[in-house]
Amino acid sequence: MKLDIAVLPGDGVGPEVTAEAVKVLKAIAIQFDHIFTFQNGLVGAAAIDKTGSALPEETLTICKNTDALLFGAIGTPEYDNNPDAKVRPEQGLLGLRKTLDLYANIRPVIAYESLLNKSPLKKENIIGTDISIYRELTSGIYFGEKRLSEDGNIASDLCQYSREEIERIAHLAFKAAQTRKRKLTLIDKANVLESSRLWRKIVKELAPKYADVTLDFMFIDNAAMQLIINPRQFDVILTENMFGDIISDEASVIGGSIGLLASASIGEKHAMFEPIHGAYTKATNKGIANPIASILSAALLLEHFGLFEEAALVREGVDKSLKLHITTPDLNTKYDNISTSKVGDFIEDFINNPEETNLNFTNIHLGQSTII
Ligand SMILES: NC(=O)C1=CN([C@@H]2O[C@H](COP(=O)(O)OP(=O)(O)OC[C@H]3O[C@@H](n4cnc5c(N)ncnc54)[C@H](O)[C@@H]3O)[C@@H](O)[C@H]2O)C=CC1
Ligand SMILES: CC(C)CC(=O)C(=O)O
Ligand SMILES: [Mg+2]
Repeated sequence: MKLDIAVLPGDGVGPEVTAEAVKVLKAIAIQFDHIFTFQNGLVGAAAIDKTGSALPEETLTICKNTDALLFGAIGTPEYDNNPDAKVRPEQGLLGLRKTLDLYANIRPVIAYESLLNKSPLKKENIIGTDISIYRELTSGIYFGEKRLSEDGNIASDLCQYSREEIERIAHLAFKAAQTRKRKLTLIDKANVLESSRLWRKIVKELAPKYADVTLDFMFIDNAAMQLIINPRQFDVILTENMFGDIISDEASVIGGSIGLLASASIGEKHAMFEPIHGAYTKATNKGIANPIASILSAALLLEHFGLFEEAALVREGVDKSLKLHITTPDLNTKYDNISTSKVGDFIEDFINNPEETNLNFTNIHLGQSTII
């Protein structure tokens, strides 16, 4: 298969983790005889520095004319700490999502067997967790009208949803539930918010079309607690933009690190693949950022194009790295010198030699010990 992939590394650790995902995709292309081409684009603060815009026209043109996008992260403390900045890195990411109409952000959350003791949550509470979060991505409060009074003392952000915006992602979430454990939980705040009441009404209306799916509803405050107490009760979670943003970072605690959580942002015409984490600025260029979220985002990209065997090999490599403690410090208590790029090297090597299960892995020198 021939795939043109736009790579948008962005800011902070974005370039480091994205480089590992590209490394893995290149290995897959060689192993399976595919032609993957990569074209880089500027986004976020990196783009503002060079062009004055967080989403330059040139980047947008690349993204509109590609098969898929691989996104890193955007954001810097300089902008985080300057509420008056009119041009902001986030405009790059939000602009891409809106312009390409990437309305469904799918965030899988899994408790890996080999990492159960890495989570601060009790092992017996999280074992077996397998959740798919469907987060609406192009509307709601992040995109509603923003107002600041002339005297600068009153501000508001509008949370607005239309029937069409709710229906299209709800259909996707119901269909996903049909292929899983057939349970869909709509998370909202329908006791307070008019927009949440519209979500409930529309999702209830669609339910009879998916009679094999059990639909339930949960308020976001309770859901935040239930996710920690008993995450296994969830199968597919459907929710609006901001609740989904927050609850998925919370859910990453189940897996042991946010550096593991990948996502796919899907629209009718375009698809972007991105870790759920941000620019993790204090880790920039230290080689400590976990690249697995980005590598698993590449696996989601492969699956999006029906390359299931290829994606399975990437996932196998990730599993192997976790089992053998070839992980960055966020997860590693055994070795203290496994860097971002060493994790990528290991998974690349695995893809090149999947049969070599003992992995006489010469690329990695673990201080005193070497894995044999
Ligand atoms: N998709 C995106 O591009 C996002 C961008 N941001 C931006 O990123 C910047 C930093 O935001 P924060 O709120 O600190 O969120 P963050 O996700 O960048 O970092 C929060 C914490 O998560 C952990 N973490 C994140 N990525 C990791 C990785 N790859 N490996 C290991 N640990 C990791 C670290 O402990 C870090 O302190 C801000 O400018 C923010 O606006 C935040 C979230 C998403
Ligand atoms: C700019 C933010 C909305 C990015 C973020 O936190 C996310 O999408 O998870
Ligand atoms: Mg977020």
